[in-house]
Amino acid sequence: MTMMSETILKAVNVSKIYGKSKALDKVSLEIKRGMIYGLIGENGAGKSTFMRTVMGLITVDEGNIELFGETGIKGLQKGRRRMGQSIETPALYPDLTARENLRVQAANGGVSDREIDDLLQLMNLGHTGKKKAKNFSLGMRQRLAIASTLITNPEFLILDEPTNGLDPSGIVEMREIIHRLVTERGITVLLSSHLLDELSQVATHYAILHDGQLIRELSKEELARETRQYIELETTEVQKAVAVLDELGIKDYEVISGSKIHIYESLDDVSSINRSLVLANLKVSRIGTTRQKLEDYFLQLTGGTSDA
Ligand SMILES: Nc1ncnc2c1ncn2[C@@H]1O[C@H](COP(=O)(O)OP(=O)(O)OP(=O)(O)O)[C@@H](O)[C@H]1O
Repeated sequence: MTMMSETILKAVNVSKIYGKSKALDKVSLEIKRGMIYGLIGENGAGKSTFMRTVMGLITVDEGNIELFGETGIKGLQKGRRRMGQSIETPALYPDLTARENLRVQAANGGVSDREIDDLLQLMNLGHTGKKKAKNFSLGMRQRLAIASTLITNPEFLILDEPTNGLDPSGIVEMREIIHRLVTERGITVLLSSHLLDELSQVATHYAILHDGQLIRELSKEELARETRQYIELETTEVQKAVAVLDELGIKDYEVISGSKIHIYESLDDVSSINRSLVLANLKVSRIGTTRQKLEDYFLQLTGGTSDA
């Protein structure tokens, strides 16, 4: 088995019901080692509930969870020891520095000062020196919280809305740090956001949650492809149109349906492509460039307005 194919988390038909409402409705997903898996959904979609079931903070009503290939009460207990999380924020001591906070967290773990220094560096907290946690910015506090979960050396980290409330530079910094967790420490990450945009540059895989249901799972490449700018061509004669595109030397296109083609290159040449098609006696019912913003794409998937 190669590293990348090892399944870290597998959820099958996980449901959680509160009264009459289904916070989670048969959610199935699989996270493999090395993935940065982004759970996207507006407030109330079920992101936190899902993360809590994985952490064992709440029980599932239906379905099954497997961690590191193990399931059942004992198996999951074992698996959860290999995880870290930011759902339940660890107690940060306001009057202690970042280093002192980590020392306290590490007190019963036999963690060396060297390791604590490494963690501070990793989390961009190496420069905080004598500054007390109570004087930290939100981003610094969040990074310190993540640092303290890393003390136990988790292989799998769950981060609930790690970019929530951060300013743009804080968001960029958090993204860089999450990348580092994966590249430098080999940690697999599950994280959530109510904004697809916020995770768009960090996650390798996405799952869109809506009303407790997982409505779409897609890779970074698929997302890029689906939200990329393209020329949309509608014609009843797709075969002929393909021949014309080939003749024009256009290679990056996709036949979407019997009447629709998406062209991902030559975006500035719409009128000359149109001319060639017409010259070949094709009926073009529509041709034009489309660009979908990530949030529009998200709204289209979830079908409506978002309160995000
Ligand atoms: N303990 C609870 N009791 C009753 N209903 C709950 C409970 N926890 C969550 N819910 C409901 O379950 C649904 C999913 O909530 P959840 O917190 O998982 O959403 P979320 O996607 O994480 O949103 P947010 O970003 O607001 O945390 C919501 O309708 C919420 O009201």
